[in-house]
Amino acid sequence: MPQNSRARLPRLCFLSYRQIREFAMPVVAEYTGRAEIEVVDGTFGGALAIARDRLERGMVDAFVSAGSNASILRAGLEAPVATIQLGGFDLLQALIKARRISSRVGVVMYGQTIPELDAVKDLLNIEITQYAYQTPDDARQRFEQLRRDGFEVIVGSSLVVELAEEAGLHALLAYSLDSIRKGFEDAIELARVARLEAGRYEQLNGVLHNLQEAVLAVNRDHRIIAVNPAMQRVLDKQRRLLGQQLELVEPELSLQATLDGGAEERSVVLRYARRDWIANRTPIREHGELVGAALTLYDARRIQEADTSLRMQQRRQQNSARHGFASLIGESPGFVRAMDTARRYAKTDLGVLIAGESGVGKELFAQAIHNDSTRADRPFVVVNCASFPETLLESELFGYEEGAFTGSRRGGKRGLFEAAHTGTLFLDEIGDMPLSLQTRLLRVLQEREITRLGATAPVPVDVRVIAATHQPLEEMIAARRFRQDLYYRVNTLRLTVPPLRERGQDIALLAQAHATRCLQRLGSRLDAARALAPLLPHFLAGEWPGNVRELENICERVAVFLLQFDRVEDIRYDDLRHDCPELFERHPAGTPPVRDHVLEAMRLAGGNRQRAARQLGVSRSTLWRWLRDLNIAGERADPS
Ligand SMILES: Nc1ncnc2c1ncn2[C@@H]1O[C@H](COP(=O)(O)OP(=O)(O)OP(=O)(O)O)[C@@H](O)[C@H]1O
Repeated sequence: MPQNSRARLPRLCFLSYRQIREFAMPVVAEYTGRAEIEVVDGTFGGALAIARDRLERGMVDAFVSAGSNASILRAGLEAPVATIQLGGFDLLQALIKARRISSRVGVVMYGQTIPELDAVKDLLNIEITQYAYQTPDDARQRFEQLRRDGFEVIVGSSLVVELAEEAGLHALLAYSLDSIRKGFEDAIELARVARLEAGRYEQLNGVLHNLQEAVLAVNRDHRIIAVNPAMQRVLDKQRRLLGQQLELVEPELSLQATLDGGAEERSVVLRYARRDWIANRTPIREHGELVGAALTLYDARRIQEADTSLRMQQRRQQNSARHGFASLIGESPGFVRAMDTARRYAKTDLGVLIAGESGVGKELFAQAIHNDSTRADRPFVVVNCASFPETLLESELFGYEEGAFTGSRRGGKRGLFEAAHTGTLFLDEIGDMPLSLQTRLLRVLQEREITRLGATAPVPVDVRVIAATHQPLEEMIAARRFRQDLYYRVNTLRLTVPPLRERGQDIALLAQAHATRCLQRLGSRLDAARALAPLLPHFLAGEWPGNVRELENICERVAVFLLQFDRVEDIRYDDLRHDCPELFERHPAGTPPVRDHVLEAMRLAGGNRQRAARQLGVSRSTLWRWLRDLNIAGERADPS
């Protein structure tokens, strides 16, 4: 709609015979302030052609016309037409005038005869003969008949008046200026409503026009009543589609079933024009009655792309690998070897099994491999198999359909395998996976598709699995606690990250790097390397059962201790024995600390396992295992 259309006057086209036009000119003059009025003479077919021309050129909002012209315009145009109606008084006035000329009056009107004239006849004491006509020929014949019968005065529509005048008879137009006024009032109102509708239609059309989805709609007769540019491109048809029968244009896209059954079909996969589409077929109802149907086609590739970017967006939020090889600190020969191996593995797309004690950096290696692989900008999803009870782990990994079990979420839930689609799934502590789930996992790895709990159809997934274990899987196989076939699957490439106690030179590096980071974060200006130097022998003497995580934990406590000193020279190292006794008395590698130690940590952390694990310098899963082994955890394993 043009911008100033609201302010613009309604545009009317007054289409009439010359006689009525001449008669109506005073009214036209009255209305020029309220409407732009084009006055055109035209009759029957000619009038229709003129009207169509005006409409096509967008020059008119509503037409005003009388008698036969009005009927023809109404039948032939999809535009508002106001009819100048013949009022009862109009005809009476004309008859009174006619009586002054002759007592025999002929009346010829378009449409139907007027029965009430019989009563008027007696009242006015005149002879009235009336005819109705449908076509100009008809009118002419009726008029000739009256002339032959000796009528000298004729009352009627403008066509009849014209004929009478040509024949030299008296003629009176059966309309009054008031009925003309009424016609113009109606036309202005019709134009206003038409403008409102046109505005709404244009808005809707604008939306349809800009939709990426291809949309078309048909009416009950299968004729296309709306088609957007996207659909026009899909159909690849140059010709005009509006008004065509969909069945003939494109039988493959038929909406027959929707129009017959009135049922809606959503997300149907359709192969058309050598492409896959997701189609929706929807019935269109007006006041509950089926009046047509709509077809929407979404390009399946676009949906896949959107799905990927959605997954990537989610990945950015929660499933991301922050670290690359550059974040890995270590120069000891065993560590450098592991780095080189991992770098080579990153160049492949094969499964990797990372072995190593808790806290050695297995997850960090997995992130680095992912970030150095072709899947780098895809999701990296972590699942710790030791942190979930069996049933929960199953639904976490594979997801579930709505209603799969009591308490399942509405709409179901996507599993971590699906979340990791096109990326990497890091299965930490795979040795803790229950046997039944190992079987399911093996099937997924072999078939590369998952079936959500409660679902029937599998969904293909493209996931690289990197697994990690601190347990000797070979021994577990012998004890029948780990499936041998799954072991071969996940152990395609193997990486062993050595424990910290075997990486003497890395201990100092890591301690310094981490203490520096902590001090900076805490706002201290102390030189971390100098401040830490006197402590290094203690660091190096440690067994580090919790490996790098434990070392990080102790560094944090040391940093908090150092915070009170502004200068290295002022540091009272002896006081640290109180704040950080672990640095001075170490427990043997791999064995859990005594039960009381764990209980105390849990108590101090207010039962929060994450905090307690941090306090103890072990991972959450290690703490979980300790709690289980020391029979502290009770029955329920809480993943929080
Ligand atoms: N070489 C390293 N350089 C820097 N930081 C490291 C290194 N190795 C481990 N870390 C840090 O140590 C902590 C533990 O690492 P990570 O979680 O990767 O160990 P993990 O072997 O996966 O442990 P778990 O088996 O208990 O899950 C993390 O904060 C990690 O950033």
